[in-house]
Amino acid sequence: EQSCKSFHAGLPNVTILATGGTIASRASSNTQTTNYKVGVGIEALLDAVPEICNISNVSGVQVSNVDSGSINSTILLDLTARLTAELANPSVHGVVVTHGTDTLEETAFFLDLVLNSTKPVVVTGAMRPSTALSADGPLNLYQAVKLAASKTAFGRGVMVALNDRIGSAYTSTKNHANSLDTFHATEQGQLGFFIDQVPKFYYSPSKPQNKPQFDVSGQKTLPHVDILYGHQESNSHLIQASIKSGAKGIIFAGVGAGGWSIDGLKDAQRMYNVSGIPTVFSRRTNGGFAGGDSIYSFQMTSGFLNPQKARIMLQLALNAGHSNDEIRHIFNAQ
Ligand SMILES: NC(=O)C[C@H](N)C(=O)O
Repeated sequence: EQSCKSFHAGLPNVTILATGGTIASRASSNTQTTNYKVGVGIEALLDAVPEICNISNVSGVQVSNVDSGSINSTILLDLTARLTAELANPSVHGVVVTHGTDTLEETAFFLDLVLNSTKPVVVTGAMRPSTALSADGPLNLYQAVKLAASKTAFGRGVMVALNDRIGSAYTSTKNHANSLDTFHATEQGQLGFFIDQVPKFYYSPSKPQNKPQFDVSGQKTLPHVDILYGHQESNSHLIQASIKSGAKGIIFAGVGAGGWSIDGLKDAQRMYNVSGIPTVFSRRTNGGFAGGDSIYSFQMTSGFLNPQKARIMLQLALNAGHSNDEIRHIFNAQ
């Protein structure tokens, strides 16, 4: 654990849980912005932004130090347990999670569905490694702490803060593989913006429609759910392979608004008749709604949830022991 050198009783207490990602990465020169390596610890992250200690009493904890492609359910559940404990501590004002941006939206969405607190939880990261000219990590971290320490941030669900923008974890998606300005929610928009590092919210706190709440306390694993990617001539054997390897549910990143080939759908219906595992159709398209009438009774659709968020939702719904009808109900409301 890492803390500010001195404690100021008048400042809010903020905990930073560090998990890795580009914000915690190092390259061999200051112009290198690809092929860098994760491995910078929480201590160095805080050392890079000593100003954080002027706005809050920070304590930093290293939860993992991996690229976010390697975040798994063990880390997610550990992170949830630590967050739950921090949020239950009356002296903690808010919590920041530092994370790789590649799967940041999955972790943020997961946390939004399982945490039960009005205190601010802010997930942040960076698109440039810590060694880069104009590295974005330090200011993103400063703004995230400022947000977690802010009185105006209560009751807004888990937030995603990068590149001056504040988004909802429920709706934010990484839109660009390289650009600093990558997190947006095309349909639902942003919650706010930082002006001179002060969070300015556009609206009063509100909750996404039909957001379910799940309890994962004491949980050590989550159900295995795969995503199959739609394309012309998609290989329906992959459905079989997925079920064989233990999948308890499948998300289809469908073409258009959740489409699939006619042969693939017939195969999927046959597999469903045997396995009964829920199959949810989302879309490979970057934005939009997957839903509407289907001639196939087994098909569920993800609404506005993209495949990676639909996967998290299905894992949590299965974990809660919901029946397929209940799961359909959850997805129909999204
Ligand atoms: N910008 C990033 O953080 C990307 C990094 N590969 C990750 O851990 O997700």
